[in-house]
Amino acid sequence: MASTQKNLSQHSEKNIQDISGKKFALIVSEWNEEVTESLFQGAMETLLKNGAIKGNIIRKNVPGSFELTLGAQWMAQEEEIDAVICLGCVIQGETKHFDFICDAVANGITNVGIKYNKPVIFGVLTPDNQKQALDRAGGKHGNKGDEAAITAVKMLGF
Ligand SMILES: Nc1c(NC[C@H](O)[C@H](O)[C@H](O)CO)[nH]c(=O)[nH]c1=O
Ligand SMILES: CC(=O)[C@@H](O)COP(=O)(O)O
Repeated sequence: MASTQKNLSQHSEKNIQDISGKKFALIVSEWNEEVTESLFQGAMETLLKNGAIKGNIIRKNVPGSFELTLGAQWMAQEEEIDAVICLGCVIQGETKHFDFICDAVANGITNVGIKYNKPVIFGVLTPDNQKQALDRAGGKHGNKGDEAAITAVKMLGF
């Protein structure tokens, strides 16, 4: 197993600052909606638990994870947005399509963060199957939406 760590549920409280004035954009892929809605709920709960104001959290949907990059860019370019959290789930199929999407969205999201010099968080599951996805969207391995949200909070405390 590449890593025994499966989630950030035991994350340290370091770099957690007052985020009541911070504005977040949550970009949510509609593919595998059962999974991405759980990721969204996890991210929202974690942001609110750490002091974010509900009115400062904007949600935008995109058709699939491949579109997360452009959705992230459209929000990151807005000066008022302090951090962008991208949530998606790409499940391996029979072909290499999975690889192309995963590579594109990982690289794309990275580049948006660098271009606009603000946290743009990769909250995209890339499982082999639905079970692995559900295990990481509120199941036995935690919720990657939680992790993506706490990552954004910690980066704002950099
Ligand atoms: N198979 C999955 C997709 N496929 C759709 C792509 O993300 C994209 O919308 C399409 O190629 C058009 O550009 N998307 C996911 O998020 N998850 C999948 O499992
Ligand atoms: C990751 C995907 O786009 C997936 O739905 C494609 O499945 P397949 O590789 O079997 O066409």
